[in-house]
Amino acid sequence: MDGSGKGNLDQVKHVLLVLSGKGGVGKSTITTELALAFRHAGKKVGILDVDLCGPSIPRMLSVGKPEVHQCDSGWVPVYADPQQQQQLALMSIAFLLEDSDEAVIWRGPKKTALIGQFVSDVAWGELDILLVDTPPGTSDEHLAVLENLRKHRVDGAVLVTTPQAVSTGDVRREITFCKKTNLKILGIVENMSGFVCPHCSECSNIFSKGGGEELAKLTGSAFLGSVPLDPLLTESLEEGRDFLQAFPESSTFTAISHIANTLLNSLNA
Ligand SMILES: Nc1ncnc2c1ncn2[C@@H]1O[C@H](COP(=O)(O)OP(=O)(O)OP(=O)(O)O)[C@@H](O)[C@H]1O
Ligand code: SF4
Repeated sequence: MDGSGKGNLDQVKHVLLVLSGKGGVGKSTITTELALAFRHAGKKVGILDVDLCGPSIPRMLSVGKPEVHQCDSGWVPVYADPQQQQQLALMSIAFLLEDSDEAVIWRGPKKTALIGQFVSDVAWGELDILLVDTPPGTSDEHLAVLENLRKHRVDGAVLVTTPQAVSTGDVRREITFCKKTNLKILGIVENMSGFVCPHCSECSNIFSKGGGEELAKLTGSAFLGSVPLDPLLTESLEEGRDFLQAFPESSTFTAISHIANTLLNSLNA
C-alpha cells in the first residue's frame, strides 16, 4: 500500500464512526443499513471499512473484491450498487490486501501507520455522510483512525451493542475510550433486540430488552433505537440485497429508518 497521501475529506460534510465493544454484535450490519437508509433519504454516502478483523461490508453490498485504482488525489472508492438501486461509495481495507490473512501478520507501528495512511488516502469527492466501520473493541488501530480523521473533523460515534453485551466490560471500555479521546457519542443502538418470526413477523424478546436504553441513560448519551434479529435481514445481507428496498413494510425497516432519521436530525442540528 503506497497511497499518495493527497486524498482528502474536504468535501465530506459529516464523518461518523461506528464502534462496538465486542465482535459479532452487528456493527457492520448497522453500518451498511444506515448507509442505505441515508442513501434512500437522498444523501450522498460513503463507507470506509477499516475492520481488519472481518471486513464484511464488501460482501453485504455485493461488490466482491474489485481492483482499486489510484488517481492524483488518492485511492478511488468502489461504487456499490445493489440491484442497480442504491449507489454508495465504498473503500475497504480488504480491497488492498493480497489475501485475507495478510493483515494478521502486520504488527504494532506498521499496522497503525498503514491504517492511518489508508484513512487519509481515499479520494471521496463530494459526500454528505461518511460512515467508518472500525474493528471491534478499542485499540491502537482505533486511535490511528481517529487521529487521521480528526485532521478533518469527526462528528462522533454510534455505539452498537446487543442486549446480552450491554453490561459487559467491553462496552464500558468503549465508552471510556470515547470519553478519553473526546469523541462525542452520537447515540447507542441496541441490535439483535428481539427476534422477528419469519412466519408471522411477530417480534419476541428471546433475550432481555432495554439494556441499550439503560446504558444510554447511565452514560448521558442518546438512545437511537433497537433493531430486532430478523432472518430476512440476515438473508438480504448474505445475498447482497438491499433489505430496505425489499421489505419496506417490515418492523425492522421502521426501526432502521427511525435510527437513521434521528441521526440525520442530530447532524443537521
Ligand atoms: N439485526 C440483525 N438481524 C439479522 N441478522 C443480523 C442482525 N445483525 C447482525 N446480523 C448478522 O449477524 C452476523 C454478524 O453481524 P456483523 O458482521 O454485522 O457483526 P460485526 O459486529 O460487524 O462483526 P465483526 O466482529 O466481524 O466486526 C452477520 O451474519 C449478520 O448478517
Ligand atoms: S411467533 Fe407465531 S408463527 Fe411464529 S413461530 Fe411463534 S407461534 Fe409460530
